Amino acid sequence: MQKPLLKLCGNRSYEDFLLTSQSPADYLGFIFAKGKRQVQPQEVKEWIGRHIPFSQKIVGVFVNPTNEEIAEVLNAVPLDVIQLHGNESIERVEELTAAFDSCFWKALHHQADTVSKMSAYAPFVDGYIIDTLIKGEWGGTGETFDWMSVPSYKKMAQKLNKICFIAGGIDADNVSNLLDLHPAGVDLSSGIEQNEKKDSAKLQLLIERMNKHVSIS
Ligand SMILES: O=C(O)c1ccccc1NCC(=O)[C@H](O)[C@H](O)COP(=O)(O)O
Repeated sequence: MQKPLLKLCGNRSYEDFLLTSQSPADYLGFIFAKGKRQVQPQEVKEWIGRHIPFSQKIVGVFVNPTNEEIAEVLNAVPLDVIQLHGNESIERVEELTAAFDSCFWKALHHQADTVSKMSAYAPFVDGYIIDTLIKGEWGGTGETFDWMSVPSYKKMAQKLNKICFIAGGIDADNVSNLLDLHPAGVDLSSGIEQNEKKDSAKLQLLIERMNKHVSIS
């Protein structure tokens, strides 16, 4: 089985970054939107500049950002990917992609029309994060959605030739069930946290279970 890409999101301290950057993750996410995991551009700049070698790509997560907000982060942090996790319209995403020469991912919350939204945003984005829809929240909820829909997300992403991550409530206990559906990418935050910090034991167990699943399937 092809190994899924792994994104570890919501790093909110140097200790979080140290832990996740020494893991086999492919992407590390930082939340620049308001909320309990929000980080400041200057602190992320300082953490990633501390000469600890790391191989992951850096993802900046935004919710309905202004151009100025993105520019401020890009001035400090060399983002590889800009993740739009709000309800940015197609027109707004088009504007942002014209303004910034960057890779863009659109987060879409799982609901009846999500597959058709993937198609509608396709001309402007490089990939998708499919996350759980929870009223009053944008992401990082620790809640799963009905994974029966994962194959249809995967199929549409393949048709569009885009990367597609599944997010929402993934942890070491349920990751094998998700991997049975062969997602191209897995994105998680709460599932490797304890007391609002990334947790080494939870992360290690997640990696072990992911590796075991890939080697036996
Ligand atoms: O994590 C947050 O606090 C957050 C806040 C606002 C917008 C997006 C946010 N997270 C985005 C992510 O990519 C998370 O990894 C994804 O939502 C999954 O989170 P979780 O259910 O905690 O694993």
